[in-house]
Amino acid sequence: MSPKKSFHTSNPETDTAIDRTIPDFPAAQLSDEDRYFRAHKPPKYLDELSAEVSEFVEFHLKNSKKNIVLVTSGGTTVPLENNTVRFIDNFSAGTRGATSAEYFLENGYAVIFLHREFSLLPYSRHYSHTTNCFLDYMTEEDNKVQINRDFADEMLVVLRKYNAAKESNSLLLIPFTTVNQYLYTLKTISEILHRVDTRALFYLAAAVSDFFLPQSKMPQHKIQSQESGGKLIIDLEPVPKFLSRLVDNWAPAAMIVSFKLETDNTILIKKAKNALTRYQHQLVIGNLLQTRKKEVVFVTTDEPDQWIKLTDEEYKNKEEIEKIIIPAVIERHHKWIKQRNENKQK
Ligand SMILES: CC(C)(COP(=O)(O)O)[C@@H](O)C(=O)NCCC(=O)N[C@@H](CSSC[C@H](N)C(=O)O)C(=O)O
Repeated sequence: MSPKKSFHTSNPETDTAIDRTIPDFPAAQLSDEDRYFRAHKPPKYLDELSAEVSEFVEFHLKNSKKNIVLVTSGGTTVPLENNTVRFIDNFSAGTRGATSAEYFLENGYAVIFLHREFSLLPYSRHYSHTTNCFLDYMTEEDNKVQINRDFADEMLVVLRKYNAAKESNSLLLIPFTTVNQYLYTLKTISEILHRVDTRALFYLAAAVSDFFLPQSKMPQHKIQSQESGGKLIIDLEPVPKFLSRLVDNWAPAAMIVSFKLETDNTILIKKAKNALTRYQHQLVIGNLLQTRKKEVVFVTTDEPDQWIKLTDEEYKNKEEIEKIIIPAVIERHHKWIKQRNENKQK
């Protein structure tokens, strides 16, 4: 497991003071993404993070030869003040990402887990934020703390999987909080994963902001309600669509899977197909907020839409749909690797 981080992402970087010398829209006709990165500073910890990811990738390139998957998980925030008191959040508990990471590990992948700081993590998710208070997992016997026997067997299974991931150095935890941190980190990790060529897989389950408040419009201090006559009118810009850069430039050899989240089932498939057409990546997994734990749909350009559903019985027995999703994604990744290697030999 990753060594203790010397940085946190949830504390606002107040010294990224607004750099008003950078014009809102520089003269050169840059792409939206280039313009974004020119107008927004990288997180201060990016070099340290880059070194950690490089070391992890080099380790697996030289030793395990494992395929490497970047799993993104949790929601990004959009701060409304530089000294952040208020922010807009995107819904995601992190269950999809954390659970998927476990099944990737069990299927022999090395996992870079890019997650919203303090959201659910692989393995510990079984015992954090749950309905049981953490202390319910313990009892006192002969003046000593013991594991509550009601949970011991299940906990042993999880602990063994956790230790296997740690001992094989197969899980790297990388946090984010804001959409700016996420975008810079995604770009950095993608460029490092270039080294793994087709054996890199991107599984983008994070709920990424679609709108943000540019640095050039961000107040330095907490917005004062009385100054605006009690109203708060926010003028947000669209977050540049990074998926296309990921596909075309950052990691062109990797297989890329994105998730499409909707709440209206009449538009889900259409929106998933639009994303595929727009970004030209390999798979969109569509899911509805209301039924995301019970069913998803695989949307590709070359096969009919494929629904994956838990039966009512499986759902009632708390079966995890990721147990079916991940092997199906891995099967497609293996095909992707095979096809690309055959193309290289032509
Ligand atoms: C977030 C959930 C629903 C999981 O929930 P938890 O288990 O509670 O964590 C996940 O399955 C999902 O749909 N994730 C993707 C959600 C999302 O925001 N997808 C974006 C596309 S990926 S964000 C990419 C960016 N906007 C761009 O277009 O470049 C969308 O639907 O539009």
